[in-house]
Amino acid sequence: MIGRVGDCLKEGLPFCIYRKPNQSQITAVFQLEDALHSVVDFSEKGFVFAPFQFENGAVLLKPDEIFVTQMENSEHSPFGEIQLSEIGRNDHLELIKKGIEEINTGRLSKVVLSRKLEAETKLSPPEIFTQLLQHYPNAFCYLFHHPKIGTWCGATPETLMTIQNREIKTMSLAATLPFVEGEVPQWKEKELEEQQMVSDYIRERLTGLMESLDIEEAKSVRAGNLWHLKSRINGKMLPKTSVNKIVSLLHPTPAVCGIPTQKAKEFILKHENYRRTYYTGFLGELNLNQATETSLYVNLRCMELKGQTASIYVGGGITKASDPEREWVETQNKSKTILHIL
Ligand SMILES: C=C(O[C@@H]1C=C(C(=O)O)C=C[C@H]1O)C(=O)O
Repeated sequence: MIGRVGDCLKEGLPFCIYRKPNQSQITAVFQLEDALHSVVDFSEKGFVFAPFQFENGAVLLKPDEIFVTQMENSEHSPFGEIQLSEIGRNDHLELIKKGIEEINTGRLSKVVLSRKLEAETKLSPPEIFTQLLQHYPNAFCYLFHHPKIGTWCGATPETLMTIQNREIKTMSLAATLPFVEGEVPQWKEKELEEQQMVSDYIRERLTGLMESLDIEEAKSVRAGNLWHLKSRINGKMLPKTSVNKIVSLLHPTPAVCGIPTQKAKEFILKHENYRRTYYTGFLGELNLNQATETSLYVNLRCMELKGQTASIYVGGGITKASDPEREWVETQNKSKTILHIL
């Protein structure tokens, strides 16, 4: 299957190859022509790749051929230390300060601010994907290609939603600390509050569309070299509730945008020093196996590949309690998820 993926990259044919969190099954969806199709109302069947600015349209890969295989377990060596570049530090610190100023005016309570960094790699996209699979077993790992969109890959810890029949599972994921072997993360008020804001937002958005909704207590979860706080959210949709409605209400969550959503989004578009495109968008299966089964993941810990250059995207949630220097270090730590692989 990996060989076929290499051929598609050479021939410019669209595909996505992926593995869901904690599973050994790898799936590849191939579209046999290079047309750019779009999602209209989420009743379609295929693989969706949506940008942060969802209003710009989400790409739909038509599932002309689907292949499934089991992952081979191979030995992988632990990561060594990597040298991080300080390029972009001042711009990012300025951006964070602007975000905090905006929060202090009372117009925003949270905003997620991000940046892009570049690295060179000698690995091919399929080799990078194979490395991601081996190193990040509890992430959604993928490699996506469309000749009219580009080549993206990543290992994301965040589920936007999975739906089977009317049962919906989502999560509230926020707050970051570095993983240290043998130590339990010590969360402070700032982080607990930041994660609670995401849970409250999801509850508010979904109430009225659900027969039931249960938000679990936040727990520490590991994502590579990092810890996050995560609450699992389970619900049952009312019969009249559509996937389209849920997606438009949840995306972009305050885990990747902010509160209130529209004002945070305007701030991001005005002040970030680049365009996010597909970073903090979402991707995944749409009615692929069964007509009522969907699983979508938030596009985090990801990169865009162009020749030997990888553009890596990283961000973090800013609240009134944020410290610019610590936020910079957090994006540096997040970049390691990808840099370790390259
Ligand atoms: C925005 C990112 O991650 C999000 C922001 C987090 C934070 O602010 O601590 C944690 C997990 C994600 O919800 C990213 O990885 O780029």
